Amino acid sequence: MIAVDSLTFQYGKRPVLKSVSFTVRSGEMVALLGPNGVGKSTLFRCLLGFTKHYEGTVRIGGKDIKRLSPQQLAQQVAYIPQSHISTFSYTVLEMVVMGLASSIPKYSVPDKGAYQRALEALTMMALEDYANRQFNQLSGGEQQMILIARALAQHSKVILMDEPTSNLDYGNQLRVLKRVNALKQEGYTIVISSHNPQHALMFSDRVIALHNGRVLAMGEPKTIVDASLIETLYKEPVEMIAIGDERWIKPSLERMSK
Ligand SMILES: Nc1ncnc2c1ncn2[C@@H]1O[C@H](COP(=O)(O)OP(=O)(O)OP(=O)(O)O)[C@@H](O)[C@H]1O
Repeated sequence: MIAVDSLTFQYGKRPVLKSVSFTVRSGEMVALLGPNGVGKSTLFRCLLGFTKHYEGTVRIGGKDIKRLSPQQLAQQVAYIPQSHISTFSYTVLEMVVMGLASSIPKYSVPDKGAYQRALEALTMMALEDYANRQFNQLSGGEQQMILIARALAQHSKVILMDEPTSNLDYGNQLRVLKRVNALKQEGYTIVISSHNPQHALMFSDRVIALHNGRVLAMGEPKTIVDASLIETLYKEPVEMIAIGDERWIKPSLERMSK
């Protein structure tokens, strides 16, 4: 579904992504791990066609995204940003309708059908009661759920999520992840960047670990996520603990840097 081949990108003279290659199969959930500033959001910007000054190729659904119009790309890929700062006061329903922009002809206003689709997406997330609330008055967790509904309304089969749980409390993190997991069961292809490798262990089919602009490791979480990988990525010692069939990452407090 997604095929990235030798993707190389730099901001000015500063290289960020260095010959990054990977594929994501249809219906797969892939977690993107890597420390602050490694280039996760930059990779998403390339996948979304926001930046085109890269070397290598990005194919989505078999097509080079440089050959797709922004509308065609948006029909394939929905994006859920880290956080959404809305200066204007929109209702939740209006925010979700904005996700449909790619399917609304240029210079036209959304019709009744668009509002209907938006309401259906809110209903799928059991968020229909929020439709008339002001988006910028909602909590971070509620906003994140609405942004997922907006991605659903877009009817794109690929969803890119940039640290969707970063500002959320523990309960909301789990609720968002459970919802993301349900989307995977429904057949969506999901790439989710995360600062919590435990989430990757629990929820993803595969992990891509970025380090110094390159893919350091890629594979099933149970195979590649170990203490050595976590220590290389995050520069703090950890131990892996087995609880039943599950593996948990435990900070190694006595070995931690002061
Ligand atoms: N517009 C820009 N101009 C110049 N440098 C940039 C720009 N955006 C990001 N960078 C730099 O590129 C590198 C990668 O940034 P990016 O936001 O992709 O990292 P990230 O892995 O998403 O980080 P985080 O986990 O902190 O969100 C960083 O060093 C950042 O400072």
